[in-house]
Order: sequence, then structure tokens, then C-alpha cells
Amino acid sequence: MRPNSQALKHKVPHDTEREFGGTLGAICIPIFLPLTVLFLICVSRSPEASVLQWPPPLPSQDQLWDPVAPMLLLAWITLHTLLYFMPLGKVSEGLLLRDGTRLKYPINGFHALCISGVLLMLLLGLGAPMGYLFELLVPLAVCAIAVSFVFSVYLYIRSFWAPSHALALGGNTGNPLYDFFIGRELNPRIGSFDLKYFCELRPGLIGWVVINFGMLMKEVELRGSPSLAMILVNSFQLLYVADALWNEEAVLSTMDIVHDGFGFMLVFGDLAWVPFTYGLQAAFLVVHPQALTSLRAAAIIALNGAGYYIFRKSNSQKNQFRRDPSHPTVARLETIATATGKRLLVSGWWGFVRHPNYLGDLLMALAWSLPCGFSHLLPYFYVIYFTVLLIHREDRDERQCRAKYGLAWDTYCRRVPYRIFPYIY
Ligand SMILES: NC(=O)C1=CN([C@@H]2O[C@H](COP(=O)(O)OP(=O)(O)OC[C@H]3O[C@@H](n4cnc5c(N)ncnc54)[C@H](OP(=O)(O)O)[C@@H]3O)[C@@H](O)[C@H]2O)C=CC1
Ligand SMILES: CC(C)=CCC[C@@H](C)[C@H]1CC=C2C3=C(CC[C@@]21C)[C@@]1(C)CC[C@H](O)C(C)(C)[C@@H]1CC3
Repeated sequence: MRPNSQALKHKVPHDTEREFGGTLGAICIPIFLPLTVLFLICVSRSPEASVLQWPPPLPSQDQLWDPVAPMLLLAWITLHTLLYFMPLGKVSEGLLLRDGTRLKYPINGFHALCISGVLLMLLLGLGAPMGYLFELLVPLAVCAIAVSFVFSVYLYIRSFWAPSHALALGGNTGNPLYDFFIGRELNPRIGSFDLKYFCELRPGLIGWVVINFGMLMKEVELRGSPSLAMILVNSFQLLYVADALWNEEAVLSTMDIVHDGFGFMLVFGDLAWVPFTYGLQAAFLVVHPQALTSLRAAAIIALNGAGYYIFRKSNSQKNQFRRDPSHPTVARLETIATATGKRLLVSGWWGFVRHPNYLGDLLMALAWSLPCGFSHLLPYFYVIYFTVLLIHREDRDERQCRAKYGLAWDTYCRRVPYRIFPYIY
């Protein structure tokens, strides 16, 4: 079959604005971020654990490679592909596409998490050395990065066979480097297997908590029992991942699924960045144990609880409102009309700040770092990166909403002046 000629001539509707620093970003980010992943893992296990130490703790050649790593990764991706097709849970429809159709998605991610948990316990019962994941972390990250590159090349090439309505508006600039990076095709599928939806929530997100568990088991190997700090980090992050999978259907209306193409940025983010940097606190704690008083632990649990409450309530309120504005839980909230026919909430959580869900997410991120104490910056990497990511994301969303809702969006901004942090930002 010949590539879609219309797509090749770039006669496809597209956004002219380029994200993430345009071509320069598209060249630098794929070089810089994979190195950052390896650098951060190495720092987390070095005695100094300082991101500023010089020379940086670089891995030796034999630390980079372990033949077990690609086999484990392959087994993991195969397992989750099989679980994706499991006839459990319901099938939901995504938002309306440009060609007027809707795609169908299996909602069985939470089942996949539970089955992964059961398999993990079975392996543990059979004496599998889970703590070995600590030694395997760098080789696994190397393989995940390699898979991200190969997979993104595949996605870029196959996008030339996609019809123009299946391409993302932001990923068809005609600049190959930028389009490879940002993603051309919106919802690439092999049959009914949706590659973006699969990667967004399954192998990487569930892989992250499995790696965390491996760090906990390494601590048990080294010190006989897991520390309170390690238990908190594992529990908080498991709650976050379980929540994402429990509410899997909500991901169908996120910017990533609805608007962004599937290119290197998301592939690498899902398969390498999330599993190997979001849980750095657990890797840090293996080599840098921290004592935690019950009082401090209680305060950190309260902070995570408050963050989770704001995150979940605000996300659920908006999702409910978008699905059924007449539902009793949202019907009495004050709203403003927009020219598109959709309404915007101006009371409840979305009348407090314009992104209450980001606020809750950031409070949780802080709670994940605090069990690691204040002696090192590394465990705070996630909350710092995440603040930058969400401020940038808020800005992107704001531009999209202004383009969508025009004057109504300006009215909303006047009614709700703060973006994420009340009275600050
Ligand atoms: N851990 C991580 O790495 C990441 C986590 N996240 C989390 O993912 C979650 C989803 O975030 P994200 O996808 O960025 O977007 P949001 O869930 O914040 O959704 C933004 C959309 O909501 C709608 N909206 C905005 N304001 C209103 C309003 N007042 N009333 C009704 N609808 C409104 C608009 O879409 P429309 O009007 O078209 O419905 C807007 O485009 C967040 O909790 C975030 O913290 C996000 C990125 C990374
Ligand atoms: C630096 C870099 C490579 C950034 C790429 C960004 C991605 C890591 C994130 C973009 C949006 C994401 C979301 C989640 C994870 C991180 C990425 C992929 C998410 C699945 C985490 C769990 C949440 O509950 C969520 C489902 C709302 C969320 C969706 C967005």
C-alpha cells in the first residue's frame, strides 16, 4: 500500500504554533531526557546522592547492560497486551473524532493492576528475588529508552498511511524532527489495539509501582524489614496509580488522548520517564535510609490525603459535569454559557482556582518527597519537575480553551483569577 498522498503533501488541517521549543526542543529533548533518566538513577544510588556532584556518577559499561532486562521488558509488555484484550470490565466510547466517529476502548486497567499484583505475589511466593530490580534498574531503563526510540520511529513511519482526519492538528508541520517528536497520528491502532491508550496507563504506570515494590524488597534484603519512609512512598504512589486505573475512563477526555499526537514525547514519557523517574524516592531510600517519627509520618499522610481529596473531588466533579450536567451532584453548581454550547463551571472546585486538580496533584507530589527528609535535593526532583510540567500544561490548556471558548473563557478567568495556587498563581 502506498502512503496516504494527501498526508504526504501536508494538505492536512494543522496548528501553526509549535510546542516544547519547536525544532530545537525536538532535537534536544530526545537527547537530554533519556540521559537525565540514567543520570538520576545513578545519582539516587551514589553515596553523595547529589545532583551537583562533579564528576557525575556515570554508570560503567557493564552496569548499562544485563540480558535479563530486555527479556523482562518483553515479558511485561506481552503480559499487558494480553491483559488489554481480556474480556473483563466494560467497553467505553471515546470523544467524537473529526470524522464524526467514536473509538471504543476496553476499561479493564484496574483488573490488569490486580492481576499484576497477584502474579507478583505468586512470584514472590516462588522465591523470585524481587530486590534484584534494584540492580536491574539502569539496564531496564536503557531498554525502555531503546524501545521508546524504535517504537516512535514505527509510529512516525506508519502515520504516512493514516487518513488526514486521523492526524493530530499539532503534529503535521512538515518538519520531520518536530513531527516525530510531537506525534503525527492521533489514535494509532493495530486492529482494536489502541497504542496510545495502552501506553498511557498500563506498562509504564503499573511498572512504576512494581519497581517501587522491588526497592522495598531490596530494603528488606539489606535491613531485614521495610522502613516507614519506604512504606509511605510505596503506599502513596500505589494509591495514585490505582486511582488512575480505577478512573481509567476519565483518561479518554484528557489532552493527551483527545488533542496530542502519539510521538516520541508521549511514548518516552509513558514507557521510560514515568516508571524510572516518578519513583526515584524509593530508589533513594534503599541507599539512604531515613528515620521518620510517627508525628512527621502522620503529618505527611495528612498532606497526601488532602492532596488526594482535592485531586479526586475536582477531577470527578468536572468529569461528572461533562458527562451529565443535570446529575444531582453537579446540577446546582453555577456555570457560564459558551458559544460552543458547552458550559463552564464557575463554582465548586472549578470556582476555587482554574486547575484545582493540579493543586491536589502537586500537594501529593510534595508528600511523596517528604519521607526522604531534607538532606538531599534528589527526592524532590519529582515535585520540582511536576510543578514545571503542570505550569506549562496549564498554559497550553489555557490557550486551547481561549481558542475554543473566546469571550466566555475571559469571563471565567475574571471570575476565577488564580490558575493553580490560590492568591499566588
Ligand atoms: N502525574 C503526571 O505526570 C500528570 C498528571 N496529570 C493530572 O491529570 C489530570 C488531568 O489533567 P489535564 O489532562 O491536564 O486536564 P484537566 O483535567 O485539567 O482538563 C482541562 C480541561 O477541562 C475543561 N475545563 C477547564 N475548566 C473548566 C471549567 N471551569 N468547567 C468545565 N470544564 C472545564 C476544558 O476542556 P473542555 O471544556 O473541552 O471539557 C479543559 O481543556 C490532572 O489531575 C493532572 O494533575 C496531568 C499531567 C501529568
Ligand atoms: C518530560 C516528559 C517526557 C513529559 C511527558 C509527559 C508525560 C510523562 C505525562 C503527560 C500526561 C501524563 C499523564 C499521566 C502520567 C504522565 C503523563 C503521561 C497520568 C496517566 C498519571 C496518572 C493520573 O491519574 C492521570 C491518569 C490523570 C494522568 C494523565 C496524564
